Amino acid sequence: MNTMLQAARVGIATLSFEAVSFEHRGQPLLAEVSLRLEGCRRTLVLGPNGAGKSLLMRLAHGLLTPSRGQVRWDGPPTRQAMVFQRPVLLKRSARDNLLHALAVKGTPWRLRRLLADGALAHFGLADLARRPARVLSGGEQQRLALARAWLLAPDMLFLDEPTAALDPAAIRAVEAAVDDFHRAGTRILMSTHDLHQARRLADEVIFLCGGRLLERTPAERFFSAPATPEAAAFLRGELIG
Ligand SMILES: Nc1ncnc2c1ncn2[C@@H]1O[C@H](COP(=O)(O)OP(=O)(O)OP(=O)(O)O)[C@@H](O)[C@H]1O
Repeated sequence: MNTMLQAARVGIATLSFEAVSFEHRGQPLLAEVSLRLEGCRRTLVLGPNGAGKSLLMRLAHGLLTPSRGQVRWDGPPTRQAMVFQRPVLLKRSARDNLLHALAVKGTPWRLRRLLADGALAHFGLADLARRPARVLSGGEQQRLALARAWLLAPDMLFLDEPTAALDPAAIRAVEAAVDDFHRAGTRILMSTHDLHQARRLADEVIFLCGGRLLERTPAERFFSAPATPEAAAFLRGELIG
């Protein structure tokens, strides 16, 4: 689908966190995180509630500014998109949400309808094209947010607990979409509390706890032999943080 949109990717800029800290009213919420993301892997961000997963992604996407340290992109200009637990949609129809995103992207108007309808069909939303986006169910809204991200053809996609409130079928649809992005060469950074989902999707895991990055490990190793006692306890379902 939409290979035209995805074809031109030529290597994604490296994203570096250099000793990044984020504080609020003097309280450290993320401490001295250093990290480099290259290539187009699927990196899952795991950790207990309040670990700093959302903060990490918002800093990476440029929605927040570090209190100290630097977030850097090195390489060609990077198209980014972010999908949140609760999608942010315009008070317009599902189709108009997509047409608007294409207009902002600068897509020639003759192509917009074709691309929007292709994305609606691919994400199972063709019958809902004219329905106001904000009355769609949670799962439908999330598919619409993914369709919109797809049309932006991002080099890097951030997903912050995108399946937290969804039923099993909707979760499968989101995971299939993540596969689509991955196959199209998009780098994925995604947080989840669903360890089964993390096993299904992850190439590697970043583990945060108490605002510190404790591990970055290939997925298989993380789940079979985590390097830190905190991650081992987390995987056993113990309360940590
Ligand atoms: N913009 C902000 N200003 C002040 N404090 C914040 C801000 N964003 C997050 N926090 C605090 O920082 C800590 C980490 O929040 P964050 O949302 O990153 O955690 P999380 O790992 O995503 O948690 P959860 O799994 O519960 O969603 C929390 O204690 C939260 O209250």
